[in-house]
Amino acid sequence: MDIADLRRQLDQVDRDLVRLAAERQRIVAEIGRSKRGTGRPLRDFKREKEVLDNVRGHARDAGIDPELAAGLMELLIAASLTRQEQDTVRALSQGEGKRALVVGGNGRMGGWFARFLDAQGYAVEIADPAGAPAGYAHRARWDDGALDHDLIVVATPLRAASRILATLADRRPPGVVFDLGSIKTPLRDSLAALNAAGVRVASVHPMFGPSANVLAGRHVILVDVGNRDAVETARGLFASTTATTIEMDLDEHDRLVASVLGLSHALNIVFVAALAASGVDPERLKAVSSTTFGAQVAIAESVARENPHLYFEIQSLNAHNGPALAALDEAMHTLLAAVRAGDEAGFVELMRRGREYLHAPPE
Ligand SMILES: O=C(O)C(=O)C[C@]1(C(=O)O)C=C[C@@H](O)C=C1
Repeated sequence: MDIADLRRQLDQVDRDLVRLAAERQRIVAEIGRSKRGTGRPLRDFKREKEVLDNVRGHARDAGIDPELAAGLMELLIAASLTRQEQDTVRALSQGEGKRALVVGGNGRMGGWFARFLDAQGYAVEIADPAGAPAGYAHRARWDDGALDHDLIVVATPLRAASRILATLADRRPPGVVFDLGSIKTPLRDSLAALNAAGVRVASVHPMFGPSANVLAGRHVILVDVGNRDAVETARGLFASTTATTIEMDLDEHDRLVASVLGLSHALNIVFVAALAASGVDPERLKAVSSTTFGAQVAIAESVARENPHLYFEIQSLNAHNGPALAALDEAMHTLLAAVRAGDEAGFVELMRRGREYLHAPPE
């Protein structure tokens, strides 16, 4: 058989694989419907493990790498969760008959939230001087018109959010108000003013970017600023998804975010800056990429593509970020000093402390 025949055979196998994936998705959608009917949670970790163990076994029987089969299956399970979650958000129609205003809804995260609310049945209006995607009601100025929506989401950069929340405290809208800020301390006074004015206000931080289409494994932080009803309304928006909501106070939010966002962004920004300073052609580096380098560059690339103004806010407006960056600087100095002095014991100690902190057993 020549290569053209073999490729034809392969094309047929690929068609079959896609047909089977579609068949799997159809069944998964049925399972999602059944879970909605009985109120069972969509995600079932025990079942996922069983599915992965099963296919590893089938792969061994068939003489192929069990991890190839498990990897394929992980992709298919992620697709199942996306399908079931999107169907459930639509089917529950929690926003049916309700109206939402998304201030900054033409931005990336504002746009994500507008689509998310739209999928729940909310009639979404976008307030954004830069316009709005087709299909949404739109106003250029957020305060130009009535503010009688059931929900007002403020999804603008932090300085603007602080001003808007403060002005909303004067306007006293009847609906629930929350921001989506990555840092909360700069919003503290405006949020307190809203609460004092009797507005149902909370603060929300989705710990994912606008490209997220499935919320499995993702976290949403809820901050109570004095109004339980608003916190529960915000939590309810995610009830039909597989996201996990976590509640904390405003200070703990910013303290944790200094590590989760501040430190990890800083490290990646510094990593690519050091690579750029080396002058070595990045394609040349990728050609000899190791496992660690490949994974690190993939993360650094996604950080490098982000909005630098938002990332500056995350670094500069969080009071807890200074100590986090100082600790990074100190760790870098310890490493540099150990390497320069040929101090193997100091270097080993630095790594040992890290391993202990992460509870990671040695290789
Ligand atoms: O078996 C289920 O409960 C499913 O929803 C299907 C499935 C899968 O794709 O295999 C998807 C999500 C669950 O977390 C577990 C398994």
